[in-house]
Amino acid sequence: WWPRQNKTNGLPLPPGPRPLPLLGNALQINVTQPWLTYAAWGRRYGGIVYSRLLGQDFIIINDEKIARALLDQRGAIYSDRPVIGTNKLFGLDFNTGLLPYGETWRVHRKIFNQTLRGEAAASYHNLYLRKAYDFALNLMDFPDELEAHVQTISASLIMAITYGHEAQTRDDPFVNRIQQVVDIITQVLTPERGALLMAFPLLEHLPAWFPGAAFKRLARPCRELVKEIMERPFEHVKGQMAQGKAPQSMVSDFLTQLHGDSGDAVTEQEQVMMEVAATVCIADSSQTSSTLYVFLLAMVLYPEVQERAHAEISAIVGDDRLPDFDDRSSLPYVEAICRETLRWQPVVPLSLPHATSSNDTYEGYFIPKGANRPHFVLILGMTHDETRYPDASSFKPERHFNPDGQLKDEPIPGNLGFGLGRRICPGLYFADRSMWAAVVTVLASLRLAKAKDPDGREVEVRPDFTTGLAM
Ligand code: HEM
Repeated sequence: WWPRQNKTNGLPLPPGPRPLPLLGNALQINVTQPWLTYAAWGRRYGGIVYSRLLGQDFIIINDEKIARALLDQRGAIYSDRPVIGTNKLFGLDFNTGLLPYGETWRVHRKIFNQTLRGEAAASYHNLYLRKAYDFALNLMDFPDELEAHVQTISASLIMAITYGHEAQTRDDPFVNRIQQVVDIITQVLTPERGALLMAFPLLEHLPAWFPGAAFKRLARPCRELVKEIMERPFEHVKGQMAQGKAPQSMVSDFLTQLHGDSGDAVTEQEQVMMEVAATVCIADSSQTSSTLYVFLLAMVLYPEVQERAHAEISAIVGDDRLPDFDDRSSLPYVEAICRETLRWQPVVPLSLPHATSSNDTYEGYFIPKGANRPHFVLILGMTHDETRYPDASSFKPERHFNPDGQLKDEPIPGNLGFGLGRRICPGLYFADRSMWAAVVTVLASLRLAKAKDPDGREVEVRPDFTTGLAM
């Protein structure tokens, strides 16, 4: 159907929708929720789909088996990222998630491993709980400011862990700055704009007044904010260390290890740590807060789930104290709620785009090499696979139990919500624990319900999702 075999070693490309000249499949894509189009293509064309967008090749993987075969087992080929000019323009090219597969990325991941691996993430248990209590109190005292509370819990937690900074429980200036960057990223760096820029790199160089280039107005403020987020807290920790009063944090631990060394190597390592720390702040505040929104939405839409969780917590913990991590293994239904939250509405539904470092063949299909040939792993397609998750669009924590009533043995690193392969989310242990603390504390202390209008009638909640941090 698509006469490109001369460029594909005589092999067919994976099946997919018929493209129009020049535009490719651009007009067929739901631009506000592209994952819905990709999921529909998956149902029609199968687990691996080929499409073209403005002259760029896109491969969409909808099937877990294929995703594991390519990303897990052929990680050396499938772990690159597409190069998009806006990353540099907006000062975000340092970000671990956007780095090409290579030495700098490896150094970043090594620091992530040292500072946020399983045991390190576990050492912050008291902090997760303390922030979760603040969150529940904020929700109770100021229920109308939900958005601010969700942003505050994730940003203040990560600030404490990264820099030892105790953010104010409301309206912290630093947390606000991170949020401003995330707002710009979600507004500007969408997958569709990425495709447009890969197709027409010239757009990057046009003045901001040019039609289609207005997004560039946000580039300078974004660069300035990112520089501030990167440098100010880092320098602050160094200053505290010089005075001998720095609290324990990722950055102070790292700098302590460098103590005694000097010269260019140290400057270089400090720069890398500065970049990793800023990545952590930006990555965490968007993904963890979005996951918490999904949880809160599910609890409002499914009050019976909330009731069952209340009953489980009351039976195990009683009503005189709040749950802590020692209770975790005795609260399987709460655990199932966390898993179902990640499955029901994965907050990175397209994962982050991967790119291939060399040509490949899969089941007789040709997979082209190249940084401008992104492939999306459609997490939503995999977590909504009806053969594995019947009635996938409903929130049902029970699906995570075996018929004998035992919670299924599904370790967190295998949770599709965190991606797979070599670029799997390095914050997953931290995210898992901080999310559990917030979920269990809210369930133990609050009852979430729909708002009421002045006549006492419930206000209907209509779930609506927007595109966000994907490229
Ligand atoms: C519930 C919260 C979170 C979810 C659902 C989530 C999900 C994801 C997903 C799906 C990816 C893409 C994986 C891929 O490319 O295949 C990713 C990448 C990443 N995440 Fe997370 N994440 C969460 C929290 C965090 C936190 C707390 C941090 C930092 C502390 C973090 C840091 C990163 C980084 C740095 C990457 C890029 C990795 C790379 O390119 O090598 N994430 N995350």
